[in-house]
Amino acid sequence: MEDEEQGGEWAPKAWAHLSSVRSLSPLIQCITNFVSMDLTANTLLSAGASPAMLHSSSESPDFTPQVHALYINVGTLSDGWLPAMTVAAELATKFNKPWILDPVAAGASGFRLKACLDLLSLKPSVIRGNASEIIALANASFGSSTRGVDSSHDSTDAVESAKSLANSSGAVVAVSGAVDFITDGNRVLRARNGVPMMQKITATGCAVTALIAAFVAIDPSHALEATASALAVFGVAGEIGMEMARGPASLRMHLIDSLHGLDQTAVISRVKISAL
Ligand SMILES: Nc1ncnc2c1ncn2[C@@H]1O[C@H](COP(=O)(O)OP(=O)(O)OP(=O)(O)O)[C@@H](O)[C@H]1O
Ligand SMILES: Cc1ncsc1CCO
Ligand SMILES: [Mg+2]
Repeated sequence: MEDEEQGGEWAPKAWAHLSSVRSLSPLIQCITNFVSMDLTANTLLSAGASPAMLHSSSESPDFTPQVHALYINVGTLSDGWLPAMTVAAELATKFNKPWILDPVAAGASGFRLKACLDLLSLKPSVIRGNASEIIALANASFGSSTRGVDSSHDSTDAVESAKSLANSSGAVVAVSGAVDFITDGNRVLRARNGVPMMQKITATGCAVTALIAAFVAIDPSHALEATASALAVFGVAGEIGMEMARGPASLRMHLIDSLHGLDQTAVISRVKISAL
């Protein structure tokens, strides 16, 4: 099984996606949380994309129509930021730009859950969350299954929730974890790259969602495949980074360096994507 996953048809696709991001340098508007801004912008830059952390609803009418994709992350949601997210998502939809949602801690409170459900009605192309977030959104429930921003479930627990959320929202849904699952409600792909230490760096999830936005920006008609490629490529950067790291702080640095330096041989030999 392992051998079947390595290489195959998916690894060249992942390399083609990364190569397109590097050559086209898509412009990604990021409305993301305060914790993740630095890692998110550096992840996009090291992959070859162009991040812009612009969030004012006063400038989105001028700016959002020019971007290649929009990324919205509700991690440090406040009353003031929610209208800005709504305005940008509406503009993205109006101007036919893909937009990607990271529903951080969707089940932590009624306010956050309602905000995420309202954003879902604005038709994101992709939703990427950890297992607890995807379960909370699929059940539209908050409280019991959620403990802050970290997942209290394995990603395998959330595959059915991801499928039902994909069907109800029309979005591609990705659940991250030891194994990443990606579904359009019908097909399910899994990506098995990365290292457990990535969970010990805050905002790696937020950063990989931004990377998904960049990959979908250059292949918007294949959001399922682009999302799987982004998750696998980020995981490969984590694996190579871990060979040099001494802990979470140095992994953060080496992950960014590794993403920047990824070559065709590493991607082709390491990417592990398969259909479930
Ligand atoms: N046990 C693991 N083994 C390998 N990779 C992992 C593991 N856990 C998480 N990852 C990877 O780490 C990245 C972040 O996923 P995670 O599920 O931790 O996101 P998250 O909970 O939303 O994180 P955050 O909220 O801090 O941004 C993904 O690329 C995922 O594939
Ligand atoms: C720790 C934390 N709190 C709100 S957002 C965030 C970053 C990881 O999601
Ligand atoms: Mg998260």
